[in-house]
Amino acid sequence: MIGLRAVTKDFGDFTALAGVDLDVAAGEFVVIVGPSGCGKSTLLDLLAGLTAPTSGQLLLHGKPINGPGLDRGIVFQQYALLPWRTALGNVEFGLEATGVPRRERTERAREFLDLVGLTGFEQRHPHELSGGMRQRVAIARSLAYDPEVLLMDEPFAALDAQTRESLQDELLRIWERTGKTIVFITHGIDEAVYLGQKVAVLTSRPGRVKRTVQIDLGNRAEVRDLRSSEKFAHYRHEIWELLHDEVARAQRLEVAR
Ligand SMILES: Nc1ncnc2c1ncn2[C@@H]1O[C@H](COP(=O)(O)OP(=O)(O)OP(=O)(O)O)[C@@H](O)[C@H]1O
Repeated sequence: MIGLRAVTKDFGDFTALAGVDLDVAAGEFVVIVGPSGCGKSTLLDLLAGLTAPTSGQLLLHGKPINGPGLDRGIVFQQYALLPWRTALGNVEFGLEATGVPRRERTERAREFLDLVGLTGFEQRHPHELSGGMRQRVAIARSLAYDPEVLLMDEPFAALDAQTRESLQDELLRIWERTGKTIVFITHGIDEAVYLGQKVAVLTSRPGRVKRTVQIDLGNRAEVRDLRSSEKFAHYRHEIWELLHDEVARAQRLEVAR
């Protein structure tokens, strides 16, 4: 469904990404993990069509991505909510953009808020909601556009650990229910292993895919504390090893810069 072919992105004489290759299948949950500054956000901006690659190709259903589109919804780290609108109003905003008739909007928006567990909070404004709730609204609004792909740029990074874990579970549930394709960016190894069917580990300076790791944690419903399982520890270690040298290298380069 999505194909990145030798994608390179320069900013002046600085090469942020150099020859990134990645495939994402329809309905797949792919996590991109990498050290700080390796080009994760740059990659997401390219997928969103907010910027163009210097060379290489980004394909969606075999056609080049050449601008933003409603087929790709984005959820950023900072909740890009409209502060003057209620939770319901923010989700309705997404429905307005796709031309859902006014009569249907409220009911549909309620359904999306229900999907992210926010029934009862429809009339609250963003400042009356916790960080986790705001991010739930942001997810509901992205889903309201009915995108094929959800692009998520460290959406849970600003949340406390417990809220983050419960939102990770919510997201997996939403993914299972909606069948969306998800490209999720994080610098957290645990988050990558917990969420991803496939984890792409990026190198730093320039960013490229060092390895993709297929994750199979078995049947989630059967394991009570998945993060403590042997399989989880195995994948965690594998990705830690891949990242470890990269983080050290990135820090050396940071100092030298
Ligand atoms: N518009 C720009 N102009 C110049 N350099 C840029 C620009 N955008 C990003 N960069 C540089 O490209 C590199 C990759 O940045 P990017 O934000 O994609 O990294 P990241 O992996 O998302 O980092 P973090 O995890 O810290 O958010 C960085 O070194 C950054 O300084």
